Amino acid sequence: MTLLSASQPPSTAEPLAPPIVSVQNLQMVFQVPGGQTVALQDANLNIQKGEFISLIGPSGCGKTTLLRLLADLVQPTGGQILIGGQSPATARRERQYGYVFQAPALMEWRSVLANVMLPLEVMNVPGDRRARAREMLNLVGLDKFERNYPWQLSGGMQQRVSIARALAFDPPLLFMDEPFGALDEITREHLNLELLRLWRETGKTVIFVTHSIPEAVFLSTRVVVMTARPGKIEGIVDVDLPQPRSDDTRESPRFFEIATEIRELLKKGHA
Ligand SMILES: Nc1ncnc2c1ncn2[C@@H]1O[C@H](COP(=O)(O)OP(=O)(O)OP(=O)(O)O)[C@@H](O)[C@H]1O
Repeated sequence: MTLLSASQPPSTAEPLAPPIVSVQNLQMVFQVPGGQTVALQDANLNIQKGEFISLIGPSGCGKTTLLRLLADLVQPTGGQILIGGQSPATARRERQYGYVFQAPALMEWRSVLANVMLPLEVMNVPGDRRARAREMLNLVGLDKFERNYPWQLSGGMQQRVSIARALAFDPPLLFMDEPFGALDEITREHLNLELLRLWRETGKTVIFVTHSIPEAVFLSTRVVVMTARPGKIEGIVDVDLPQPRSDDTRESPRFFEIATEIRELLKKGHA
């Protein structure tokens, strides 16, 4: 018989699976003319599979740097990152993530379908690339536009094409750097709903950079609030709003409470 100590009550909770993203004591110092820029200091973060995480913080606090470190686009000056238990370099080689930039960065001379097929062509992925690209366009609701060219689409539609392109390899992780920042409010709200539908349907883990508190609250399961430079994590806010989210979510009292909590943390980080 096993005796349980009084200080350790038996737990009925399921043990947590290993995180899909683990960031430990991460530090990023850039050498710049005349000195150094500390972009990130002592960042610690574990993300579970299927979460929707937003990173929010003042301009220059290191949000993009954190995403670029996860994506193996820059190398940290300290600390450790594991993606699915592997180094970011291995995760990159194994196409564990798709990356969506603030600007859609589409090839103007290629059709919508050809843009989504491009990464599959570049990596010489075997199989029916056209069918795969069509599947992704269907997922973002643009299957009727596969023959169009980027300049024939609105800004929001172009960003949907870039999301389809990022999903071409069917990666478990999606990194998104302010993808809707340049869009008008109504288009942005519509794309927020579309993104949540896609997230639910695919079970991806999303890490999303934004400057907008309402956008972060609406989309996320947790919001990571960062301080002004040198960027640190000021706090992590659980967003316990029910799923699936809808336009009504934005009107609920709890939505405003969470937004206020994030605003207070941002103010604290600015002080
Ligand atoms: N390659 C680089 N070389 C030198 N400094 C850099 C480099 N990349 C980023 N920085 C600096 O690191 C800091 C963090 O930049 P980063 O782009 O990560 O901030 P951010 O929070 O994403 O900002 P924003 O919200 O304005 O996009 C900034 O001071 C920036 O100038």
